[in-house]
Amino acid sequence: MPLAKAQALSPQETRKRPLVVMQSVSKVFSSGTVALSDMSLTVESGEFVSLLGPSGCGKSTALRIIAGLGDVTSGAIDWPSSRINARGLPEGDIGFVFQEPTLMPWKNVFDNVHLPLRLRRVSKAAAHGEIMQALTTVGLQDFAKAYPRELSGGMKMRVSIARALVTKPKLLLMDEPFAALDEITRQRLNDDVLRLWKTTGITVIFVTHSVYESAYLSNRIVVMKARPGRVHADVPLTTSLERDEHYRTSEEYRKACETVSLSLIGAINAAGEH
Ligand SMILES: Nc1ncnc2c1ncn2[C@@H]1O[C@H](COP(=O)(O)OP(=O)(O)OP(=O)(O)O)[C@@H](O)[C@H]1O
Repeated sequence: MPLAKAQALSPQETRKRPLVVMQSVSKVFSSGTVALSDMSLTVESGEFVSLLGPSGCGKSTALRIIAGLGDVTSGAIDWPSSRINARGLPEGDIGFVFQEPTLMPWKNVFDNVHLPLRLRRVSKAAAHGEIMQALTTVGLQDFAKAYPRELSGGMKMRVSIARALVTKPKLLLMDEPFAALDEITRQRLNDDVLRLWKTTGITVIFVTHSVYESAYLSNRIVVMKARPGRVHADVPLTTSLERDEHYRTSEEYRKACETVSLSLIGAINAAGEH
């Protein structure tokens, strides 16, 4: 399958360039809830970063702010290596996958994936190649004409991922995308996302509650603590092993899970401390 130009660099080639920088970001909602306090985070091109933390620690808020779906109360988001559009966002550079697939039930798979391009006034005919490429990436090239009601939960989530990829973003933001799926489907989709990351060089920021999922997927885990939300620990996870079913049962993975688990316990115990 030919790779899109924006996605053609390998993770090694694209690493070590800051893609997005959160500078001392705080977010206070109108209710008075301090969702984030002084959160700083630099994500480099080609990284797979998980945001892990207890419920309410501000993971989704951080992700939405990076996506431009919410503003900051103080601090800033910088995109050092991207051209910025009038909305302060990198031009065409962000794909977002929500916890729910959020597909339009009255549209088939092809039309659902077309949506982001339709919003940019690209016709179906002109978008055909990109749409089929995105569907091929998630293994759904034979389901273009199917309707959401005909798909399993895992397939619907794949459509949602294809829709996020169709604009060929450099950055993929995923907000607990597999939390509602059964364990086997979740593991398969974890492997799909890893393959996508390895073959395209895309940068991924992945929100999860799961120690096991974050330790399997990420090359770096940012553990957050709550009340107010901020970074508790930044845990690099390097391994020479291929992340596959053998890795899941390896001593190295067990140790990674232990390290991350201990950090998460530390974050939970430290909630409320400044
Ligand atoms: N739109 C909103 N208005 C007011 N408060 C909000 C809003 N969105 C989130 N919050 C609050 O901000 C805090 C952080 O919420 P957020 O959803 O970012 O946390 P989270 O770590 O993603 O939680 P979870 O893991 O449960 O999804 C919580 O206290 C939440 O109640």
